[in-house]
Amino acid sequence: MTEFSRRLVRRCWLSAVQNPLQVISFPALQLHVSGTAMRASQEDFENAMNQVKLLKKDPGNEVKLKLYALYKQATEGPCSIPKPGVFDLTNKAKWDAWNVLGNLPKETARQNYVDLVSSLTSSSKSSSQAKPGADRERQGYENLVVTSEDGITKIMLNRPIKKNAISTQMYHEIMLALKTASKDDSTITVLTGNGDYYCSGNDLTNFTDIPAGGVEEKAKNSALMLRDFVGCFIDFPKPLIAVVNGPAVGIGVTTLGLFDVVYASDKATFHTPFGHLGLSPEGCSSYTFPKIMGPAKAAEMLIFGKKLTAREACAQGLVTEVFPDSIFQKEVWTRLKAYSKLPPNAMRVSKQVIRNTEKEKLHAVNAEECRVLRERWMSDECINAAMNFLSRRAKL
Ligand SMILES: CCCCCCCCCCC/C=C/C(=O)SCCNC(=O)CCNC(=O)[C@H](O)C(C)(C)COP(=O)(O)OP(=O)(O)OC[C@H]1O[C@@H](n2cnc3c(N)ncnc32)[C@H](O)[C@@H]1OP(=O)(O)O
Repeated sequence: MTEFSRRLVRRCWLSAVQNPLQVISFPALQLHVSGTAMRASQEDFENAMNQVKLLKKDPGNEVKLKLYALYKQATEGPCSIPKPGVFDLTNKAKWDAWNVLGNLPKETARQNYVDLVSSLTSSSKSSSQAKPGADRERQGYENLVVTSEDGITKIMLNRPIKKNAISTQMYHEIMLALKTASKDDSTITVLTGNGDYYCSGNDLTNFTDIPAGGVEEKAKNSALMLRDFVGCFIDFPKPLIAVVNGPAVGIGVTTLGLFDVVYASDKATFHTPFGHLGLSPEGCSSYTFPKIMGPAKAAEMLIFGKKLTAREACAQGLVTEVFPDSIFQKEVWTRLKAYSKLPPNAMRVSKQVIRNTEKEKLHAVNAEECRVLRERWMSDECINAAMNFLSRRAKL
């Protein structure tokens, strides 16, 4: 076990003691894919796992333990790991839930898992269907507000008290929203933030939600998730516009190189503090930023973490146009409504002509960035920076 793993385990143990069941989070339930699940209904099983991540309501610890246990039984068989100590409350609860399944066959466990998820999703669907205005405002997202109007699908990050930091669940919600928008009848798609921030980047508490398989498994799964996430931006087929209403950090900045147009309030700033966090660039920025602003300016941002004002970002080509904050929303939406009335096929084809020659390269860059990051996440530099942020917060 590396020093990094030891520190994370210690941290998880501490939070388990302080808050016994809170650490059994949705994503943690999903992060143990061992590749041993059955062939027959593997797809159903994987779909069910994805649906769990998108549940609108926390189903409660009892159900989460049941899901966890069925998942482990379905993928690994009967519980054969040592019983955790009496003070390790969370892991003991998980162990008990798994162990009680005895010799239940893997196939039955998998079926029970799918049935349980299905009962959870059907009850959440019936409550969302009852909501008025569900046709205009797409329900089913915990941390996004997705609306379609005037030919524009607007995906709004909606976690303002956390400055729209992107949690694991949110990565999945954004991917789903983009995939849905790519097929709906809107002509353009907009990403924006609710509140004073556009996005404060990756939610740093992602570093504390370590599954039983350990930090290596978390890093592996996070790299796969990040690759899919960025892939959705690379492959998005319609004009994609960022309405940057306030400061942007980390992945909120790097993905901007994959948008077609970026409008910014003059209150926005653009910060990629990867050096400070022991990280390396993602979102294809290692390729798009040097191309957009030249290698030296890109290095100042991506290696040294230089924060740009909106006007600087515009001068360097990352931002299309800056508006005074007082008129930002009005001006931008008036313009977007006019654009949305242009012939949709022409817009789509033009985007493809502009972007398609680069797609293969972008996917290769994305894969390499994720490979490097997977190593970075397990480095002392990175874990120390994340823990510093989280412990500063805890003292407040
Ligand atoms: C083991 C491997 C796991 C890896 C998992 C990785 C998954 C994919 C990774 C993709 C790669 C992405 C990389 C990045 O995005 S790097 C950038 C990360 N972001 C940051 O470093 C920003 C951190 N936040 C801040 O510096 C400040 O909060 C900020 C400047 C944004 C705002 O400061 P301000 O003083 O105005 O406000 P507060 O700090 O009081 O914030 C209000 C509350 O919001 C919480 N917050 C803000 N940002 C984040 C964040 N990024 N993650 C988690 N929480 C965040 C903040 O803690 C406050 O919460 P509380 O009121 O509860 O304390």
